[in-house]
Amino acid sequence: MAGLTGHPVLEIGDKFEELQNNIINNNKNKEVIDKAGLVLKGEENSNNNNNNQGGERDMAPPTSNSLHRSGSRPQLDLSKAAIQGNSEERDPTILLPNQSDDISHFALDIGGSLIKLVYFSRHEGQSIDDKRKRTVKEISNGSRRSYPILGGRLHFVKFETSKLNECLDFISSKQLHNGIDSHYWNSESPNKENAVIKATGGGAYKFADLFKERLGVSIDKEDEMDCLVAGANFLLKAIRHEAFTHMEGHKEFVQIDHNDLFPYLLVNVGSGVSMIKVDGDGKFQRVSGTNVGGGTYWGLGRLLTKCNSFDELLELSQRGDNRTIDMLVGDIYGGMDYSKIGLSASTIASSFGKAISDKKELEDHRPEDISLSLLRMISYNIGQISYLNALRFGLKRIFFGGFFIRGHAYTMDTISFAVHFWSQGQAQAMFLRHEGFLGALGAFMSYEKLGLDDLMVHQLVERFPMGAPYTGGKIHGPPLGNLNEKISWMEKFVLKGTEITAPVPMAPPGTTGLGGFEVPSSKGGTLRSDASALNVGVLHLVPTLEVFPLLANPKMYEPNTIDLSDHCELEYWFTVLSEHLPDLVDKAVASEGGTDDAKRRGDAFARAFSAHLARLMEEPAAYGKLGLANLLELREECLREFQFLDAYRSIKQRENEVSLAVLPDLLMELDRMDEEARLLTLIEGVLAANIFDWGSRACVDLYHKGTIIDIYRMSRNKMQRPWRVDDFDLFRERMLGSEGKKPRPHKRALLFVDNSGADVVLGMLPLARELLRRGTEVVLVANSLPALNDVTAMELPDIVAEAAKHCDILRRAAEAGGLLVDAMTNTLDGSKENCSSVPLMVVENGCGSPCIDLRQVSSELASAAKHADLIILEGMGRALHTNFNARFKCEALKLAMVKNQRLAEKLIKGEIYDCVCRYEPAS
Ligand SMILES: CC(C)(COP(=O)(O)O)[C@@H](O)C(=O)NCCC(=O)O
Ligand SMILES: [Mn+2]
Repeated sequence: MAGLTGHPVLEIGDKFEELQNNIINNNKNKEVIDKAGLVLKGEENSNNNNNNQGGERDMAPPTSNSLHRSGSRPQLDLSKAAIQGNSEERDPTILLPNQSDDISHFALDIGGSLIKLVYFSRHEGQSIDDKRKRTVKEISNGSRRSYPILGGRLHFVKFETSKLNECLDFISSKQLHNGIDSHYWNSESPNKENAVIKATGGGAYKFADLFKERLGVSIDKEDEMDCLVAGANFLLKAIRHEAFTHMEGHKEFVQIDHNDLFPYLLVNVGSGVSMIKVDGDGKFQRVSGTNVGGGTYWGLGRLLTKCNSFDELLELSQRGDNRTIDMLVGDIYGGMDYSKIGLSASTIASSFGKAISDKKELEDHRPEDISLSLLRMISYNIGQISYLNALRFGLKRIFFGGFFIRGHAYTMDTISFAVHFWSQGQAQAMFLRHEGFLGALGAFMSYEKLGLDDLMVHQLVERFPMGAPYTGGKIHGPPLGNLNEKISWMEKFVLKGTEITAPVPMAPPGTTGLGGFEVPSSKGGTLRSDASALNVGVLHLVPTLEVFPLLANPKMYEPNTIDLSDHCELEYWFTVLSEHLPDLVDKAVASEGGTDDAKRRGDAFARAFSAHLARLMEEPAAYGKLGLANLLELREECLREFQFLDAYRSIKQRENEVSLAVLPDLLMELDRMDEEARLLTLIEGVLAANIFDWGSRACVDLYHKGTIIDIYRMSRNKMQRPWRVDDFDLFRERMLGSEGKKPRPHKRALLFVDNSGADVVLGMLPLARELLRRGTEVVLVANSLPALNDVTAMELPDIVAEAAKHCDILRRAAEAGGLLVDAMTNTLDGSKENCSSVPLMVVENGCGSPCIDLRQVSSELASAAKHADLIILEGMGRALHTNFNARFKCEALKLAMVKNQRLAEKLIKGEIYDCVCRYEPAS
């Protein structure tokens, strides 16, 4: 029979053909083949037409479907609480409290104009029959892992103080006050009548009676300064992209070294301004302040412009031109600079100075100009006083927070300019993404036994729910109870939010005209009506996440290879993702049976994801530093939010079945080869099979044009060495040695697997088998949650079990690793010799994305990594989009086929379908 490629090896293609021919003659086979979907083209069409609605569900593997997981890493672990075993142990296992429902908790900062509410929710994890549990036990060598007390989500919402009732309604409909479980949160208040909530800000005093009356809770008043500092310290230590600079419309996140955080100056710009020198946790001194703050802007602004809200006033400033009202150096010096003392003609000499000399009355001035002039006056003043105080105490860093800033680009630029100007570039203003929530967060942290302050940056994952692009944390109406309400909300808001659902043409960051007199332009023509959209997400607290211990330099590690701060790059990837959306929605809807409900959810998903894309187009750094991996993960999260738990479920299963059917022949062919030819064939196999990728536009087109066999044939044809990046000879030497010298085999290899079907079954499993044969323990590392057609850790044991039916090496290793409990009787050679075998194991990686950020992996992966001396990263997402430049403490092999023309050009100066085989010794 002719091989697939004319290559001397591998005749799997013939097997495919044989199977296909059998369809015609053999009914039994027909069923298998149809189900396995050899001819995908036809099947896809039928899916799109929703002809096989029931079938989609029926074919679903029971495991992934039975998972009750809402969308995020946190779902990995959250368990009941109680110290288990000896509490004197260094790291005792602490299970979470023994409640069956969500536990909620909240704290408030009730300011003069806004109420900021931080609340916590925790969903109990479902007990899942996870076949990998034994594996995990094996890997961690029986040592128990420790769980900090807290695991759940922190939500940030805000209300206008004048609408206090909305806030009370929100608390009451979410039952936040009833979630204050006294025995857990406050041991001194044993029953609900004595429930106490923490609050700061003047309203904590003013509205205490109202809270008692409406909710039956007492307010425990926390000191405002204490809260501000506690909140700021927590954010700066625990959130990776919390602080940023903002100069001339350009936002840049600042990596804060936790060990070098103190001292700093915290400037909280509320109605008034406080300047606090912070020396440590709970160590601070209010060193200065100014009465000219947010209240001044709003108060004077209202009187002068008749604006109805702070946001309206801010919005006016966007269209203002302060030259008409401010007196400039040039006005005094006949259009000249006063260069002797370093003042340009455009410098403001006197805010509102022109108002004295002009004959104009208030009505003769444009409200827009007044607002801008006022904003510049107050912002410069705050910036200047802050800098002088920093200078006074020798402080390098100044962080600005408080609701005056409201993520408003121009305000931040103005403050930054003042700090830069007066310090002659020596000091830098920094801003905080959660600027308005410092106090509320601090109040929240003042509950005892929360354990929040112990959380590390890698244990927090920020997620942006569907409403984030529209509301930025502001509550409109009652909270959403269920999925249906969510969808309706989305449908309703689509109308309201049209200006951001349509992708906004990108312009390179504009200048705000600081130092000059151009009108502010950094936010484009108009500001959204909700100018205070802060885009703070929901913070997921996940105590089980860890930094991957084999990263050579975790502090310097940057997962993303593609820098989306490059404008062209950003535009390109946004277009790719937008264009892929209809196909993804089709798959998602089909995976849920194509019902009307599924279609409605599909629509809502598409809208929500498009809204995120549009928001990020408008402001790429809105959700923190943006990389391609974040976008791909956001898409998966969005699917999960609309309860598409596994959009490619049936496709994955079909491809697994087909691939498993041809695996025995592949293994036989491999076994006929000598070691060297086998190793090359195995690596070729991994690269060739990586083509089965439903996330790549090019590959999806291939799927529509041909059968798996066509694709596979094309792929193998491409396999001739040298590959575009080809370190195979180095790897072969490490594995097989040279000049007759046999190197020592690896002790343990971590194989980060990628796609289902041929990719894992015909690519990675045979490679795993080779390593096992050489005496290397193998840990298959797979996703915790589905993403595209990636195989998950839950699905792998069944696949391995199926493969093991045809292979003694895999069988024995899987048994040794606890993947197969019952010794199998129907093995190929029937041998049951009890030779000791190195284990094959499966661990979950802690993510639900096609990429992987190795700063946040599951504790079981971290644990498995401790003994590993080889890492194999496979696929575009894990080896190219992320980790291409990552360096490890042990050897690493990065294998991928590049299934995107642009990436091929950029990254490896090659073409689509070129391959990468990068081998790196330990760093
Ligand atoms: C989502 C993916 C990273 C998955 O690739 P994989 O990791 O499975 O090799 C990849 O399909 C991708 O980058 N897709 C978008 C680009 C495109 O459609 O060309
Ligand atoms: Mn993949």
